[in-house]
Amino acid sequence: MDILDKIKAYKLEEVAARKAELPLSDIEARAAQAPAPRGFAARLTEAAREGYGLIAEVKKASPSKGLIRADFDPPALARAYEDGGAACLSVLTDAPSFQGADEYLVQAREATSLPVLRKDFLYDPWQVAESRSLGADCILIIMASVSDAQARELEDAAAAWGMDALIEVHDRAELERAAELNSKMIGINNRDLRTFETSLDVTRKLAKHVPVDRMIVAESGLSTPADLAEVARYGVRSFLIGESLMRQEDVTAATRTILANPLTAPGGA
Ligand SMILES: O=C(O)c1ccccc1NCC(=O)[C@H](O)[C@H](O)COP(=O)(O)O
Repeated sequence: MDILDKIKAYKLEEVAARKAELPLSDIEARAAQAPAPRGFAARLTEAAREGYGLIAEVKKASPSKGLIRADFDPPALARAYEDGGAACLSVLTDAPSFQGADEYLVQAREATSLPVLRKDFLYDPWQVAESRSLGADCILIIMASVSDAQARELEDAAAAWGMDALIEVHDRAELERAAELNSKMIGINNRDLRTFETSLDVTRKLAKHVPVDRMIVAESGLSTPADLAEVARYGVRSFLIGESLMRQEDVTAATRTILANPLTAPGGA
């Protein structure tokens, strides 16, 4: 059993327990009271047109790296990212593998004006309503971990709540499945979530096969302006970065540095 299977197994148990506590109608009532979605895809597209669109991740720990940042203050980190020029935030809410928490998303969003992606492992429309109840503006759908029917159900639920969905792929087969969905944002994860092997070659190989009406987000393993310039050469203008920024003492300065001097490319996003 690899890490993705393990996460899926405990996540399904976690969701079942949460649903028993709070049935769908109750979580939907909470979601209906949440502050309006901030337009995640629109904000990212606009930033990518002007330079690079950065989704900056609030990430304390990970299965591949263990503890990444001991001094972990989600609202302060969110503000630092906003001051540094990030277009959007990603906040890990999974506790067992990432030391995340739902409250971190709420706190990070309240501390900034940025749209927020809930970075978690979603299988059930109940979790989409839960994400909205926390204030999330976007959800993640990992094609390696869901069926086509589940992916469709999750993106439909997100759309019904006025949220966007980032569809994550790691190989050609997943990309072909993602292309059948409606969501406009395709995340190419450079990390193989089953082996942790990470290479920008994944984006190089897949980017050219992404339908032209989709926006590509390169995810994972990006740590220098040169990495962004390399990926920009494959036609990518938007990036999801966690670890390399989380390891910096001055997160605002590091964010500014990585976004400085974007490779100019015709066509924007
Ligand atoms: O980061 C991990 O080790 C990981 C392991 C298993 C499933 C998901 C995992 N990460 C989620 C992500 O996709 C990354 O947090 C995100 O792309 C940022 O990556 P990085 O900049 O390399 O922290």
